[in-house]
Amino acid sequence: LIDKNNEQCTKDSCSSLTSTYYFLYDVNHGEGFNLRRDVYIRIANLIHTLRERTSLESNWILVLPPWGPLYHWFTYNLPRSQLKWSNFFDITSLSRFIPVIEFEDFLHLSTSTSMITIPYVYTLQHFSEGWGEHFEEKLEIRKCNEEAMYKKRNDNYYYGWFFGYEDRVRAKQFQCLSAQGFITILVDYLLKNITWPQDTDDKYLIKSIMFDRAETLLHVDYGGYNYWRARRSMRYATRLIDLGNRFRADYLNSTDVHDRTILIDDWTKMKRHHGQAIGGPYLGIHLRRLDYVKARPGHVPSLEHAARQICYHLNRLNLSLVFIATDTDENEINILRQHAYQICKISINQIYTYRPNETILEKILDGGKAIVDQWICAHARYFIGSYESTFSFRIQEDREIFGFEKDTTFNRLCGDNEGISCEKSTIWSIVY
Ligand SMILES: C[C@@H]1O[C@H](OP(=O)(O)OP(=O)(O)OC[C@H]2O[C@@H](n3cnc4c(=O)[nH]c(N)nc43)[C@H](O)[C@@H]2O)[C@@H](O)[C@H](O)[C@@H]1O
Repeated sequence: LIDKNNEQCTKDSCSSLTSTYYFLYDVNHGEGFNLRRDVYIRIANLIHTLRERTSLESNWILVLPPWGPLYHWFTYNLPRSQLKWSNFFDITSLSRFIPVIEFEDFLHLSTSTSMITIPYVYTLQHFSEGWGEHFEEKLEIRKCNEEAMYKKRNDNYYYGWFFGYEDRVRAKQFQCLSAQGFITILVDYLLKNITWPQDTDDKYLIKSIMFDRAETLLHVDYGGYNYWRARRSMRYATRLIDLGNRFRADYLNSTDVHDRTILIDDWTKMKRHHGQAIGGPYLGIHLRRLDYVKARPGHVPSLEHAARQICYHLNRLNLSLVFIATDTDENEINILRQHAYQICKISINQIYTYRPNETILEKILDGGKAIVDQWICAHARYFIGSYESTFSFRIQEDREIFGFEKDTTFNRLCGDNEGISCEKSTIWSIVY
């Protein structure tokens, strides 16, 4: 018999072949979609390292944290939480880097449909005394800096948010863990400090561990080989790709054959050189507005200055179409269109945005719309992003994967006082 933890069991005892363990994480609730994608890459590398270190005795699987509710997803009449990753990403592709399962499938591992127990839950936090004089990696169980996110109830278990499954998931132990350093510091911690309950009378317990506030720890090798492998594994859900491709073909004269952006299904078999992709005949812009206008004053252009830059680049690149991915509404884009018309006589219908109708939005949700926007920008002949926006960074990475020339990718809109050719974005080149 093989039980749920992949142990070989006779009538009287279980002996571990390779035991299966589940790793869960969550991120600070205020963080946006693409910052969360960045944290996924950190965690995927942690699991990758953990699996390398323990391949003989354990099988570590990542449980994907359900999406939402996210602050920036404003369509309140649509489902906004407990969203599966398969809404947005291709799970088969993710699994080519590390094994992953959806949270819902994790819940089904319990013998009960109403309860599952995670033996250990930690909230990561910074050391309250700060970084100190020298950077050093360290971990220590400490008093929680803020009010504890998981609370003990009368049954001696801890309960908390757990992605909105507050009464369905519980923790046997909860502690705050002050952490400083790279995400893989957790590997040693896990291997040295965690002992798994053997004879447990809790039949809902699954060998698993969860770290909340996972953004506290740093990338282990930002921009390195395994960073890019994890990133390349983040292929989008097919229906989002199809929507983006249809929009490119219908409005922007853009197809993969002409643009030289054909993807191979299995990312592990795909390798592109810079310059192989040429992209569709349009300028791709990521115009981040809303909270960014206040959060990044000085680097976020006024609509007029954005229009000026669009005109400048259209003229320079001999292009006539523009696609704008943006979090702002059509009113602001219309103002930008009017400025662009006044500055360079580009007509209103040469500047496109992706605004799916209600039926499509109901299917793809705000997160899907964001990915379609990114997908279209990723195929542009020339891309200009927004200063320090992770939304723009993910587009730049997709363009590296396609094999665009770097100078068509690492560009950003300049603030009003920065002129038209301000300092570019940092270049993070793909590594194979
Ligand atoms: C102020 C900081 O901003 C950081 O945002 P930043 O890196 O741009 O990027 P994100 O982490 O993706 O968060 C911004 C969110 O705003 C929406 N959004 C922004 N631009 C677009 C767009 O062009 N099209 C569509 N459809 N949606 C857009 C989208 O929901 C996206 O996830 C956050 O990660 C931080 O948590 C923090 O809030």
